[in-house]
Order: sequence, then C-alpha cells, then structure tokens
Amino acid sequence: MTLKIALLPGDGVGPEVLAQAVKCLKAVEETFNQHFIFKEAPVGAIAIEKTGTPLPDATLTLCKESDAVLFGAIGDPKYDNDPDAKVRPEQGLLQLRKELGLFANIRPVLSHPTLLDKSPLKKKVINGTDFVIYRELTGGIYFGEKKLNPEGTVASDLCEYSENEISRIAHLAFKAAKGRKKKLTLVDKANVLESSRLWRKVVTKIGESYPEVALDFLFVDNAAMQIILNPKQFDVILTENMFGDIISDEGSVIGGSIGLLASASVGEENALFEPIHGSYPQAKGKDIANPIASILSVAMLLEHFGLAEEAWAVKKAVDKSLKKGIVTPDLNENSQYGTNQVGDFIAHNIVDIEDDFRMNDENIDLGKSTII
Ligand SMILES: NC(=O)C1=CN([C@@H]2O[C@H](COP(=O)(O)OP(=O)(O)OC[C@H]3O[C@@H](n4cnc5c(N)ncnc54)[C@H](O)[C@@H]3O)[C@@H](O)[C@H]2O)C=CC1
Ligand SMILES: CC(C)CC(=O)C(=O)O
Ligand SMILES: [Mg+2]
Repeated sequence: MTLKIALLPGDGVGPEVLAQAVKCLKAVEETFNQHFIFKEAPVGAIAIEKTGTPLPDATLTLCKESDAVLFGAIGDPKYDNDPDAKVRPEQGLLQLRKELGLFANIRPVLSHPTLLDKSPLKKKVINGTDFVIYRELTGGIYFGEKKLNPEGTVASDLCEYSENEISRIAHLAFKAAKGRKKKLTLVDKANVLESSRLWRKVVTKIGESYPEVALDFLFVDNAAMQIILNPKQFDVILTENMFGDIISDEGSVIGGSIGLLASASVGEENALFEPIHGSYPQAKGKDIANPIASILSVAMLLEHFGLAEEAWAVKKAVDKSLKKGIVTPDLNENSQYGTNQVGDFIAHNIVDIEDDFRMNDENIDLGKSTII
C-alpha cells in the first residue's frame, strides 16, 4: 500500500516526538514492504513566525491532498502568556480539525501492567483499565462565537451543538462499543446545559438502534471523579469537545504518563493522528519527552488503513520497550534513555510477525484495535 502522509511537527517537543513516529513508519515500510510518502509543513507558533498565520494555506492544501496527517504538537509560552495575542498557535490546530472535518477524536486509555506503580492511583484501582473516549472535535465551545465587550471587561464563548453533529459521532461510538464491552457512557452536564440535554435526547434515540449496547449517563463532574475512583467501570465514553479534552488528560494519570496517550481524529474524508499531550515547552530540545504517544498514534494510523499486522508490530515493539524499561524519565526518573533512544529501540524492534500472527491471544498489553 502507498500512503501519502503529511507531517506537521509544530512546536516544543512536537518535532522530537514526531521524528520517532516517522522512524517507526520507516521501519514498517522496510519490514512489511509498504510505501509511505512523507511531506512536511509548518503549523502553530513556528508557522506564525514564518508566515504570520498558524495554518498556512500550503499546509492545509498538503493535508487535504494527503491520505493522513501525522501531527506533533503546537503551542508556545509566548502566546500562552499574552492574553491579548490575536493570532495564536492553537487556532491552527482548531482550524485544521474543522477544515478536514475531523469530528471524532478517539482516545484510548489503558493501564499497562509494568507501569502500575507509575500512577499515583492505587494499583488495584487501575489494573485492567481499558476504555476509549470518543470526543466530539469540531463543535461546542471551542468553535462557538467569541465576544469581548469594548471595555474588555466581559467575555463569552458560545457552546452550540446541532443534532447532526451529535448523531454522527454517536453512531461511531455505539459501533465501537458493539465491538468492545458493549457499554457506552454519555458524559454531559444535562442538569444545567441545554446543549447537554440535546446530547442526551439524540444519543438516547440512537441507542435504540444499538440494543446490544448498554447506555448510561454521567454528569461530567461525577465522571471526573469516577474516572480515577473506578476507571474499570468504563468501556466507551462519548462526550462533547471540551469535556473530552479535560477528562482525557485526567485519564492519562491512570497509565502513568500523558506521554503514552495516542489519538486518532477522523471524519468523512480525512484522518489525523496525534498524541493527546501539548507542546511541553519545558522539555523542548532536552531529549526527555516520551515519544510513545506519538508512536502509538502511528499504530492507530496503520489500523485506520487496515494494516492490522503492521499496527500490531508497532504496539508489540512499544510493549517490549515498556517491559524492558527502555523508557524516558517521565516513567523512570533514573532513566538513562532519551526520546531518541526510546524511538530507536522501538523502531528497531518492529518485526514481521506474519507467520506468527496471534492478534487475539498474543500476550501484549496495549489493548485491542480501537479504530472501527
Ligand atoms: N494538541 C496540541 O498540540 C496541544 C497543545 N497544547 C499547547 O501546549 C502548550 C503546553 O500546554 P500544557 O498545558 O503545559 O500541556 P502539555 O501537555 O504540553 O504538558 C503538560 C505536562 O504533561 C507532561 N507531558 C506532556 N507531554 C509529555 C511527553 N511527551 N512526555 C512526558 N511528559 C509529557 C509534562 O509533565 C508537562 O508538564 C500550550 O501552549 C498549549 O496550548 C496543549 C494541549 C494539546
Ligand atoms: C488546542 C487544544 C484544544 C488542544 C488540546 O488540548 C487537545 O486537543 O487535547
Ligand atoms: Mg487537551
């Protein structure tokens, strides 16, 4: 298979972690005889510096013409610390999601047996956690009308959802639940928000078409508590944009580091793969950022294109690095290994398991396929 992959390294540690993901894709090319055509383009703060805009037209065109986008991270303290900045790196990512129609962001949350003591949560609470968050990605408060009065003393952001925006991701989430533990939890704030009440109504109706899936509801404040009190109760969590953003960072505490959590953003025509973390500017250039979230995003990319064996080989190599302790300092403060060495180890361990393909009973601990 030939795939055109747009590489958007972005800011902070984005380029460093993305470079490790590309190493792994090159290992997949060599080992499995696939063909990936890479083209790189600027996005975020670096693009603002070069062109004045966080998503230059040429970058957007490249993404639209590619089969997939592999994204690093964007963001820079220069903008984070300037509330008056009119142009911001994050606008580039939001516009990209919107322009590519990436309405569903899929974020698996797992506990890995060798990392149980890396989480501040009790082992018995997190052991066996395996859920996936379906976060709506192109609507809600991040995209609603923004207002600031002329005096700069009153501001608002509108949270708006249409039935169609809710139903298209709800169908994806129900289908995912059907293939997993058959449970879907809608996280909302329907006791307060009109938009959440629409979510409940639409999701309840769609649930009738998926009778094998048990549907339940949680208010987001309670969900934030339940995710760390009893994460094993969850299978598929469906939620709106901002709630999904927040609870997925919270969920990363279960795994032991946000540097492990990958994501896929999908729409009708396009797909983008990125770690859930940001640009981690404190680590820029220090070779300490965990590249695994970015590498597992590659596994999600491969799954998305039906390259299941290749995806499995990537996950298996990640599993090996975790089990052998070839990890960055976020997972072991005494670690001798940097971003590059972990990337090298994983890429080197991507091997062909063609004749030994036991996806369902192989003893690796990175969950089953998450892309439907
Ligand atoms: N998708 C994206 O590109 C995102 C961009 N951002 C942007 O990133 C910048 C920094 O935001 P923060 O709130 O500090 O979030 P962040 O996710 O960049 O970092 C928060 C903390 O998570 C840990 N961390 C993050 N990535 C890691 C990695 N690969 N390995 C090990 N530890 C890691 C570090 O302890 C770090 O202090 C901001 O400008 C923000 O707007 C934030 C989230 C997502
Ligand atoms: C620009 C932000 C909305 C990015 C973010 O925090 C995320 O997608 O997780
Ligand atoms: Mg986030």
